[in-house]
Amino acid sequence: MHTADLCDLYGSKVRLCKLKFISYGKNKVFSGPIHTVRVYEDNVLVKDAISSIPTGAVLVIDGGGSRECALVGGNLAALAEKRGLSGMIVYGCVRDVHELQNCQLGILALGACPVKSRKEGTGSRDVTVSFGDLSWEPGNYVFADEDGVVISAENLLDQSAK
Ligand SMILES: O=C([O-])CC(=O)C(=O)O
Repeated sequence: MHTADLCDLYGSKVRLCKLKFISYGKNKVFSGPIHTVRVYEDNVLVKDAISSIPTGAVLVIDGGGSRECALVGGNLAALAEKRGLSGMIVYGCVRDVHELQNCQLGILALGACPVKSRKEGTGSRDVTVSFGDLSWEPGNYVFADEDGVVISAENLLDQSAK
């Protein structure tokens, strides 16, 4: 089911992310339960989360919108693919774009930056984060495709299958 259909069918149950992302991963259509990290120009917790959240999940990374460095590159994207994550949404930047485009998951980010991030381990995990005029709560569901990104408290794809 496409995000447009979810918006038509579920109206106010669906909330729209008002930020425009660029798609870097191979999968343009992805969805799953939200897990979060909040970091600033430091990606240690991003790697921790990619290493431990469940298969099928979407990692939502609030990087404060920084364009000064990349929070995800080819190594972390390959790890996320290997672990079977559905996708990653980065409110910040990625790098190694030529590698990301071969990774079989969704990767959305504000842009790309060749500079690596710090390795200090600052930030928080599994907290509600805010960007794109939305609160991204762990356990809510996100649905992304070429039309945009929407979230819902429920897994609307399960419901539509009933
Ligand atoms: O390690 C980093 O900072 C991110 C990166 O370049 C990668 O995932 O390959």
